[in-house]
Amino acid sequence: MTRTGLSDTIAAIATAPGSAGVGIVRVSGPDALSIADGVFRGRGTPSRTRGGRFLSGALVAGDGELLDEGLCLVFRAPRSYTGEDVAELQTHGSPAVLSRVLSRVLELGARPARPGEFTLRAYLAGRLDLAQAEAVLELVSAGTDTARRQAALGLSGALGARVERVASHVTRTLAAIQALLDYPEEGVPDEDRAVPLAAAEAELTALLGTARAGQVATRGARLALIGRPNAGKSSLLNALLGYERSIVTPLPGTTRDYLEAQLSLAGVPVTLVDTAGLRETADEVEAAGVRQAVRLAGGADLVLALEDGSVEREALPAELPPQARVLRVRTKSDLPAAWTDPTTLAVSAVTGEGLPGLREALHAALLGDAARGEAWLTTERQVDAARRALAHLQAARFLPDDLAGYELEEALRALAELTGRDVAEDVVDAVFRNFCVGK
Ligand SMILES: Nc1nc2c(c(=O)[nH]1)N(C=O)[C@@H](CNc1ccc(C(=O)N[C@@H](CCC(=O)O)C(=O)O)cc1)CN2
Ligand SMILES: Nc1nc2c(ncn2[C@@H]2O[C@H](COP(=O)(O)OP(=O)(O)OP(=O)(O)O)[C@@H](O)[C@H]2O)c(=O)[nH]1
Ligand SMILES: [Mg+2]
Repeated sequence: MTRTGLSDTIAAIATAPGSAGVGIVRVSGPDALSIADGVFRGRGTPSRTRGGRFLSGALVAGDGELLDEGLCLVFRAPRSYTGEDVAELQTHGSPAVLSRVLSRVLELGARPARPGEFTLRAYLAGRLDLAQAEAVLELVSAGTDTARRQAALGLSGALGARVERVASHVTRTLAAIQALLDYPEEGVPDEDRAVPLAAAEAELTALLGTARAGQVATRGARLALIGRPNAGKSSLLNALLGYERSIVTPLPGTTRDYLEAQLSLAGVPVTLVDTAGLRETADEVEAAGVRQAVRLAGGADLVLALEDGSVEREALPAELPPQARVLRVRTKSDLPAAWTDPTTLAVSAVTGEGLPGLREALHAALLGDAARGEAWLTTERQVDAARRALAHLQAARFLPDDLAGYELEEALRALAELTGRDVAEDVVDAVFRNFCVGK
């Protein structure tokens, strides 16, 4: 997206395609209200109406043909979503009406808005920071209540405020260092340097801890069921789903190819992956399934490692990838226990015993203890900026004052990028490219 033409007047259908109760054509820019004059006929005239008012009347084509009855909402700069003059033409939610109204608006001199351009203008007008703009995008596409809650928090500016708290500690340290730089033999006292720096590091580390949870909440998680043949993987998958998705037999080696199924865990979208039981085998097909299982475990956000509680315990094979996070489960708890272990969760796919506890443990393992009511990092871009800021803070810790000052300035720059106060144009453009037209 180029930055040319940001001062012209843009228009788009702001509502979803298809029939609906109401539809909106949004027009923003210096000519928005005079363009509205040309398509809207009512008792008042949009360009002579105060901001914050609406008019009711008719939407008409260039030759005077009646297109629909509707409303015109008038916003005047800077009191609008974009910070510019805005006219909203609200019609009945008919794609045929909306496309004719939009054509007329374009005929009158507006140009079609690019994806995210209304929100880009709000950002450039300083009405939203970049993290808030990203939250708008997440809110529009939120598929779960957890994702919606985090997006709404981000939109409220809560993330920007958390980042500002970190930045203020760093700024304070930097000021103390700069004040003393002319007297290097003195050195900056700990309460002015080490203490605020530790506070900034702790805050930033906590914020980074929310990143995984944020991504899981918005994009969902992959959860692989792993274990020896007959451990009860397919049975547990079926029990969690509530229907028979995977074949279960008393024969070890039943599941060979992996299979996936979708599940919602308290609002978190989860892909469950059933895999072949891990064992040494001469069967080529089964061996391929075992290799696949190991690979799937490595790619999962969380591994459920199942062990049959009704037979003598056999250590899980060592090939479980170390990077995968593991939750241990003892299966078949309805049968007499051959062993117990307080670090495993006991469940029965047959009676359902232990399943509520397992669901809770999964939810906790996926979302971690990211505090409720606190803003999370939700995009890769935010995580990257926060990581770089933390690396600079950590580098500063053991450096002499003058060199530490440089690292702190870099940390501040990374934090400013996070909220979008100091960020390259191409990064901003990449954020808005993901928006839909009309947002
Ligand atoms: N019809 C409609 N609904 C919508 C939007 C919209 O643009 N149009 N929004 C957007 O997509 C969201 C709301 N966002 C908005 C945020 C600020 C302003 C605004 O004009 N604020 C002025 C105060 C106006 C007044 O109270 O007089 C301001 O802050 O100065 C408008 C919409 C959700 N619902
Ligand atoms: N009593 C009892 N039997 C179970 C339970 N879960 C599984 N089984 C039995 O254990 C056997 C193996 O179950 P599966 O779910 O096929 O085990 P799996 O881990 O998928 O096995 P493979 O696909 O061969 O690796 C079947 O006979 C199941 O009925 C349970 O909770 N209680
Ligand atoms: Mg199976």
